[in-house]
Amino acid sequence: MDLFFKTPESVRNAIRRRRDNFRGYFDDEFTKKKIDHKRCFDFGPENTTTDVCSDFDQENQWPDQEMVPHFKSTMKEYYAEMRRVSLIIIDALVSAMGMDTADFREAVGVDTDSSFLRLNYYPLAPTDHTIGVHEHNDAGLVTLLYQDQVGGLQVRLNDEWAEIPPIADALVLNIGDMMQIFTNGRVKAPLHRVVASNTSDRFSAPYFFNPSYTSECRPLKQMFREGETDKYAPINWVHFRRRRVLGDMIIEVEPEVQVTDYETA
Ligand SMILES: O=C(O)CCC(=O)C(=O)O
Ligand SMILES: [Fe+2]
Repeated sequence: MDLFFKTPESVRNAIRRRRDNFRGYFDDEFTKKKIDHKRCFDFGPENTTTDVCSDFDQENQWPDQEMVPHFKSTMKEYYAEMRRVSLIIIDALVSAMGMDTADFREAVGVDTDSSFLRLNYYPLAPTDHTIGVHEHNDAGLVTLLYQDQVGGLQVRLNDEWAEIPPIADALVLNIGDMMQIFTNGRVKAPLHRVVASNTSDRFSAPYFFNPSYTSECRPLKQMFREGETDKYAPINWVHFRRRRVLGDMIIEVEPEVQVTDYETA
């Protein structure tokens, strides 16, 4: 990871993400219209077929292998492991809420999931209040996050920012917007951000486990408590994700799409 983000800029520029392919390298993200102090690399499964894919998740763009030896194979191995662990966690969460795990897997379309892995690099910050990633919710189902030992991840709790301190060899589990929709709000996607350090650069790697682009995200009846009704209108996931990413791109002026746009009451 370290090696990739420190390659000459030309190596990274050769694989920049574009409006018609969100996968690749970027360093110009605006979360909530505020520039983030970070560099990123996104990739997903290799075998993207057009019937389950989108017009923006295209071929992975890998860096020049000679500049970053073993990068691609290591990343692909890590991706497969994160996907395996995410499925175990999702099954456990879903059955704890009293829903049949096979039904949930079918509703979210796990066989054609649109998950992806992101590498984040936060260069040394110029001040002690430089924001690495501005406040946001993760959009998908669950996120499994690796963070190094530097710290800076914060979650909004009781109107304050609370630290999520790094724990060696542990991953952070986060709930995303679509999980909130499918469970009719029984689990909530928390607002979080990263304060970049001015004493050390920092790495993190979130794996975003996302629904299939073919599935519609709506509250599932099996998740309802007695007498409960739908708290959210159905969301077309491919539409939601396109709007979220374009909303965060430097060139776009549209506001960033939020789950609250879909609340029914
Ligand atoms: O770097 C981190 O710890 C979290 C990054 C994050 O929230 C994200 O990439 O969505
Ligand atoms: Fe996040």
